[in-house]
Amino acid sequence: MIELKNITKTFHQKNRTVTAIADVSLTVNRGKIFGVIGASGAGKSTLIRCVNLLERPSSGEVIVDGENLLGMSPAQLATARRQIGMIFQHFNLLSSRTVSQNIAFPLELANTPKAEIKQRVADLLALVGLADKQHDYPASLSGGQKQRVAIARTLASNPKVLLCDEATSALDPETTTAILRLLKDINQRLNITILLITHEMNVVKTICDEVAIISDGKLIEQGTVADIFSHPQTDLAKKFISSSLELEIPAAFKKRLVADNGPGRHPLIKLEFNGQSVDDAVLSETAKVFGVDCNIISARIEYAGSVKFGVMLIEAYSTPENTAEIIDFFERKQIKTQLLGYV
Ligand SMILES: Nc1ncnc2c1ncn2[C@@H]1O[C@H](COP(=O)(O)OP(=O)(O)OP(=O)(O)O)[C@@H](O)[C@H]1O
Repeated sequence: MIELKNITKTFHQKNRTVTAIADVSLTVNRGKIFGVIGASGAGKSTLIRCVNLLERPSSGEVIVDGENLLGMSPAQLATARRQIGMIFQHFNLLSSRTVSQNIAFPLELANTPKAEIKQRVADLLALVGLADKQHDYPASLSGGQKQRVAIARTLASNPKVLLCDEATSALDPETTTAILRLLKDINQRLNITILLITHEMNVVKTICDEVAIISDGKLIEQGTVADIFSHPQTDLAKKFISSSLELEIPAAFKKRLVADNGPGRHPLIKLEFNGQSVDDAVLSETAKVFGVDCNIISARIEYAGSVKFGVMLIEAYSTPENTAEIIDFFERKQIKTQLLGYV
């Protein structure tokens, strides 16, 4: 549905040239949700804006639903863009228009008959769960409600593709989950292909089928979400996966945690599992092989597609000698292991 071929985008400022995107190629298959993740300044916004030519690439090809956008006349491009919806971090609603009027706006621009607009707006309000807010103005809505209006407005033109530019970055975690659920629902019910950019692995993990990692304008790794979570290749991919696996040390343990071992103390160890290591019964093996029992302090196991991954804090009842042995054992099992201290 979307094919970017060797896209490069350079910006020219007074006496310097910034290469925001360098020779990026990617394919988003029909009906899929594809995420591009990267740190601030990596080139995410520039990349997604190249898909509907809000930014014109300096070189390369942009093909959406089989049509080469860069070869189009302005009139052809305007028609093609109606097939490509976009939502933004800050919603971009018209403040002087009510919820219904915002949603109706693209239909009015397309000279849709009034009765049809009315029906379509009612259907879209129901789809995004905002029927009771139809006469309200954006200023009185929460962030999540504003994004629902923006989603309904962009769906009004029946797009085949939805571009999401950090669509949940201004929202709290609970609202983020609700909006992500809505996007997945739209993807599945309406078969709309979604390309999103984000700096949060949580977003990727929650709804994407495939992911590409962007750094300094280049795609450094891409694959299915399951593949990336089970076999991350680059340090950046590993870092993003870790960042979505935060686990707090419980307060009672944090208070007792010290850097040095001593009588009556045990190591507190953090274990990070990925797709390669999560199915091994490592704790019972540790008990059998080393005679070391482990107490699970806190744990979180999640799924990315069919891949199970997670993080666990354990207190190991080990001696100073076999502490090093069990850490080595965990590492050999592909578990990222960190000795946090002693409790
Ligand atoms: N209009 C512009 N003129 C000059 N440089 C630009 C322009 N737009 C982006 N850049 C530069 O291109 C690079 C990529 O920026 P971009 O906004 O695409 O990154 P990003 O990954 O979306 O970052 P963020 O998450 O902070 O928005 C940056 O170095 C930025 O300064």
